[in-house]
Amino acid sequence: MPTLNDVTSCLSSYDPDALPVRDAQRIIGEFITPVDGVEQLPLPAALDRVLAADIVSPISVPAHDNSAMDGYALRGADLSETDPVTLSVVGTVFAGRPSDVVPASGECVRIMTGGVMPAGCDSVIPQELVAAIGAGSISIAPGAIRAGDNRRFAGEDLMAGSAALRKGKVIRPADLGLLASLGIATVPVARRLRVAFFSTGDELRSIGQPLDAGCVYDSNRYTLHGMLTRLGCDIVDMGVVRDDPQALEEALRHACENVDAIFTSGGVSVGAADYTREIMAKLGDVSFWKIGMRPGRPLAFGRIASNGHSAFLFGLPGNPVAVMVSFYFFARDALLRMMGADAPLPLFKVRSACAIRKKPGRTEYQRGILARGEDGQQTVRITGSQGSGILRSMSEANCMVILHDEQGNVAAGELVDVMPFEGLI
Ligand SMILES: Nc1nc2c(c(=O)[nH]1)N[C@H]1C(S)=C(S)[C@@H](COP(=O)(O)OP(=O)(O)OC[C@H]3O[C@@H](n4cnc5c(N)ncnc54)[C@H](O)[C@@H]3O)O[C@H]1N2
Ligand code: MOO
Repeated sequence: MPTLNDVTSCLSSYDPDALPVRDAQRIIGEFITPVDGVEQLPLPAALDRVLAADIVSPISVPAHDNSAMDGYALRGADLSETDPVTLSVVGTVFAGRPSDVVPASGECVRIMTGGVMPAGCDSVIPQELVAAIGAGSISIAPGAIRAGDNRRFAGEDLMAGSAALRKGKVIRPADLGLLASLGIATVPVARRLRVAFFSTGDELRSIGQPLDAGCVYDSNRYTLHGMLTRLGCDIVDMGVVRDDPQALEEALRHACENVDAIFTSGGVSVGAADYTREIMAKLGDVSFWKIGMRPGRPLAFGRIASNGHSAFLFGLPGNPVAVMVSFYFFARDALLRMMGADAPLPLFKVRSACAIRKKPGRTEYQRGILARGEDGQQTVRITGSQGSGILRSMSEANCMVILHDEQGNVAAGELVDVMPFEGLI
């Protein structure tokens, strides 16, 4: 396992107090190692899990050439571009019930969608394109279809022996269907990550407690609960830990001995009452960064150890929007990498409906609403105040607007990079 120093010494310039986002992402990516552990799961239970081995197709799908339409299977050589054609109907093929009938030239077979193509036939005319259906024959107008139309080839979806799914893929509904189409009942997936999280700060109150003067309810544990659950982690919510060296050390040691990764929120900036940094540094190889971004400037990252166990540590900033932004742009990929997955999110270029103020020299993650304008084009607008304590800006948003390091003010109508929060299910 590399140390943080091994990783950061590879960067041409490394300044923990002014670290560009891409460097922080690179350091985290190189420091994180995948966890061991694979479980074999029945197909339905494998949804959203990370495939732990390549899947090679044991059969061809479809197994036989078959019809894409309900209609009549025929020999393409019988078709004419200039004259009507009449064919005798010599049999019927239903899906799942292949027929031994071999139509001769001038003959055809009634066939249902998915029916195995009779020997010698290479084309299907859909029943609605047949010019006339007589007793025991059909007539086809010139040029109604071309030879080869509406025939699905054996193996056109997957060939036996070909790679069906690659290790590291997050299994989506389409993959479940694909595996089922191969007759595969169980698949190997990476074991779930165990992740603990707690909040720090003496001003925090948990839901159900009275809100004393100057205090706030702890919301970060709930956003973390949501984000970690959606990533498929087994989570351990350790509540609020007092800003007290002994309580923090006990919490971190306990977490370290039981989980793969630990998330804390708060206490990573420079406040006088914060012991978090001191205890994190005492327990392991942890760096404290000021990242050139907003929100989410302070971040503690590394690995801590206790009694022979170690866990990756993400000390996220306390501000509620900063917690989420740091999670999305650093922790998400790191956790997926621990599971052996590589699932980068797509960025889209969209026109900004409004002007946006932005200082060059840092990355800004603004919260946006993507919508279709009256002209039918997608545009994005920013959700009101972008303060890093304003969680409403996140809740109202349906995307992140990513304004890169070098970018300055954005004019209305200019293209900006956007990352939607949700995709198709
Ligand atoms: N002199 C400086 N002050 C600050 C700096 C700095 O560089 N120099 N950085 C600012 C930035 S940026 C951030 S972000 C915050 C992060 O500080 P901490 O990680 O130490 O977080 P706290 O001070 O504990 O809390 C900040 C803020 O967030 C509220 N909070 C904390 N935890 C929760 C929670 N679980 N649920 C809801 N709200 C929470 C807390 O009450 C504070 O208002 O530091 C800036 N200051
Ligand atoms: O970066 Mo802090 O996260 O601006 O609030």
